This record gives sequence, C-alpha cells and structure tokens, in this order.
Amino acid sequence: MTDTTYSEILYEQIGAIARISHNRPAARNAESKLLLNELNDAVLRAGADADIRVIILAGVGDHFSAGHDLKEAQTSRSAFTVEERWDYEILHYFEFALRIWDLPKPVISQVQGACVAGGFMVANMCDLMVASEDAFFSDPVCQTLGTAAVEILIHPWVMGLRQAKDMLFTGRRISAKEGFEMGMVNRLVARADLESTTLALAEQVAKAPPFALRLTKRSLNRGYDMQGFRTALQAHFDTHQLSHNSAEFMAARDKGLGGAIAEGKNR
Ligand SMILES: C/C=C/C(=O)SCCNC(=O)CCNC(=O)[C@H](O)C(C)(C)COP(=O)(O)OP(=O)(O)OC[C@H]1O[C@@H](n2cnc3c(N)ncnc32)[C@H](O)[C@@H]1OP(=O)(O)O
Repeated sequence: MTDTTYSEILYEQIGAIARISHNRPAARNAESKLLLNELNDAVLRAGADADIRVIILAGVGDHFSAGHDLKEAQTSRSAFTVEERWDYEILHYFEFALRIWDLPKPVISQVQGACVAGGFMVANMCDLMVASEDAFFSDPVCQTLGTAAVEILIHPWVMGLRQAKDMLFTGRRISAKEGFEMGMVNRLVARADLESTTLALAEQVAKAPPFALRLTKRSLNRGYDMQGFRTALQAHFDTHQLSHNSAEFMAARDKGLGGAIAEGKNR
C-alpha cells in the first residue's frame, strides 16, 4: 500500500515493513526542508504504528541521496544568523537523524548510487545497511564547503576511526565493496537484487518479537552511550556550527553553494 500524503518522500507499507523513500530523483534525492520534514513525520508514524516492525529507508531512482539541498540552502539559508542556523540545523539535521537511531524499531538503509554528506549521515544512522555494487559513500564537505563534516559525526562509530579520518580528510568516495569490507555495509548485492534483499532482511528481522527487538536495540545503543556516543555527537554539532562562521565557509558560501555540487561530483 502506497500512501499519497507526501510529496517528496514515498511511504509504502509491505506487511510489517514500512519503506520510506527519498523521492526527488531529478534532484538526486537532495534533502530539502520539506523532504526532511516529511521523512521525520514518516519515521515517527512508522515508529508509532503497532503493525510496523521494521523500517527501510531508501531512495527512488539511481541514487540514495546527494545530501542537503544546496540550491535551497543558498537561496533560503545563506544569510542565516548564528541563532537561525542553529535552530534550523539542530532540528532538521541533528534531532531528525537521532530520531532514526533512537527509534524503538530496527531501521535498515537500502543504498544505491550516491550516498553523500547529509544523505550518508541519514543512511549511517540506520541500524543495518544493504548496498548495491554501484553505491558509493562520501562526505566531501570539509574539502568543498569548508565545514567540519556533517552535523552528526556518526561515521567513526560505524566504520572505524582511521577509515572515517581517511574519508573526511580527503573527501574521497568509498565504494560499496570497501564499505562492506570495513563492516559498514551488512549486505552487498547486485543492483537488481537490492530491493528484494533488503525486503528479505527486513522480513527476517520482523519475525522477532517486537519488544525483544526493541530491548536489544536499546541495549546495543546504550553500550555506545556508555562510551560517550551522544555527548560526542552533541560536541561535534557545536563544532560544526562554529565552522559555519569561519572565513573558509564564508568564502564557499559567497562563491555560491551550488558550486559545491560540481566539486562534490569530482571527488
Ligand atoms: C554540511 C553539508 C552537508 C551536505 O549534505 S552538503 C551536500 C553535499 N553533496 C554533494 O556534494 C553532492 C553533489 N552532487 C553530486 O555529486 C552529483 O550530483 C551526484 C553524484 C549525486 C549525481 O550525479 P549525476 O547523476 O551526474 O547528476 P547531476 O547532473 O550532477 O545532478 C542532477 C541534478 O541534481 C542537482 N543536484 C545534485 N546534487 C544536489 C544537491 N546536493 N543539492 C541540490 N541539487 C543537487 C543538480 O544540480 C542537477 O540539477 P539540474 O538538473 O537542475 O542541473
């Protein structure tokens, strides 16, 4: 069953699975304000629906997501004050992405093509990841925008510190195969098998009793909290905001944030 409430995401219910897809393929699923608001609404809705046991986050078309919508950012947010940017980013990036991590149900990302910056942040906040062979992952924004990575620095926690430093310092792309070898990707499949493999994994997970699943996710995530996970994310968010006020970021903004799309593409 496909829900038609939303305009920039797709919400489908397939038995006990909710599949929520970025749905702006012409813009490579860049995450606009509306898309993020709809994604958050859909995640909350699936979380509250007793018939849903597992959630898949996906992207319609050839790419998972090209990250924040930089064209919208240029026209709507480039003149933001510190306070306005803080309010926008803590809600749309920090709280919305942590919502996925904290959801009392397993969330699986289904990734093909580009999975970049803000899109990669969203995919990496999921509990499991299935990727097709054409997928690639990158966070080029230190190089292209002059910001301290994205708003939630999830990557070292799921791919390892050295791998995260390599990717963030160089801005380079990580192939799906590399992602699989470093343990970030749970299943690596041919593009033609991406949807069916992700659905089969979700259905397998959905067979577990939901309260047991919920407590298992809670315990695993709490183990990270004991290691300072949440505090580290909060500290990084503040650092990221500081980087928006640097001369390096201002220079990128004044050149036009849209230029970073071409730069990101050349990584
Ligand atoms: C702290 C910051 C966090 C962030 O998330 S900043 C965002 C960082 N993201 C990037 O640097 C990604 C840049 N985009 C790309 O690298 C490429 O794109 C892709 C590899 C994703 C896809 O390449 P291809 O299939 O050749 O498409 P195409 O011709 O580059 O783009 C098609 C249309 O999509 C628009 N688009 C792509 N990425 C974004 C974006 N991030 N924000 C807004 N629009 C985007 C383009 O401009 C263009 O549009 P038109 O058809 O009108 O020319």
